[in-house]
Amino acid sequence: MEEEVRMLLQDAFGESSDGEGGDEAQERKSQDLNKLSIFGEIQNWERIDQIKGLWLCRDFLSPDQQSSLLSAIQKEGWLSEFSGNQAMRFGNLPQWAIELSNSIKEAVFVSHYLSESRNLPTRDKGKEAYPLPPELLWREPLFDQLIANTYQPGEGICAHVDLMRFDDGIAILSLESSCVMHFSLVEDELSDYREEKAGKNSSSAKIPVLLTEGSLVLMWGEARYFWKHEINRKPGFQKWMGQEIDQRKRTSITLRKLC
Ligand SMILES: O=C(O)CCC(=O)C(=O)O
Ligand SMILES: [Fe+2]
Repeated sequence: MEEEVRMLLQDAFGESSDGEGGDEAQERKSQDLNKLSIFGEIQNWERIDQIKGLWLCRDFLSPDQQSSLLSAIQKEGWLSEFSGNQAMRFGNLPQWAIELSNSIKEAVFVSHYLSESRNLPTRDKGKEAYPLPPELLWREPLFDQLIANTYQPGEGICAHVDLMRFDDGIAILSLESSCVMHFSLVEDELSDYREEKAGKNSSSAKIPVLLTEGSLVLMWGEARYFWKHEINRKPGFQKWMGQEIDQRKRTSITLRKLC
């Protein structure tokens, strides 16, 4: 099966990409980053059942891949230079982000292929069977905006839906520390929807999702438009299976596409 998937990837994407320019350092950098490619590996995607369009790939990057990605990010100097904790890039993404975006495309492509070849029951055959539906997977570029965030222990992000100027299909990669991200349905005009989907009593329930280091979240459709996401790292909120999570500095990379 792995060989079959490798051939399939080569057909769809060609051999792993070369760096641009002949410069030696650039070439070395690009070789390192090729380690981000999933060639030869099959990743597991997990659908979060309560939230349509929310997918998690826990083993998206290996520890080695996480370290080389972190050093590429650090070389940008964004997060230390101004001692800021957020850096944004539009348009031409740095090489490492292009590689990351390609790896996401490959991993989703493989999952499409596998779900088709596995003859899933009909109820799973719709768009919802996919971490990204085909129309999002094949748009060009898949992503053209990136945010790198660093959070010190205790720091998080308030509940929000990402701005409407971003298209559907958002990816979040977690590095350096695990955290629990909570999802809650947006209020206002969605009360009917909420009653139908979640039941009256559980309407305000938050759904926790554990984002381990190296994991990738994909949100599209309902998960992107109807659910808020937040990370509360205040004491007492970062619990998983009854245990408080050991909090370290956390870095995340969010990839989106402008409308
Ligand atoms: O840091 C994260 O994991 C989430 C970031 C986020 O939700 C955002 O930038 O919109
Ligand atoms: Fe967000």
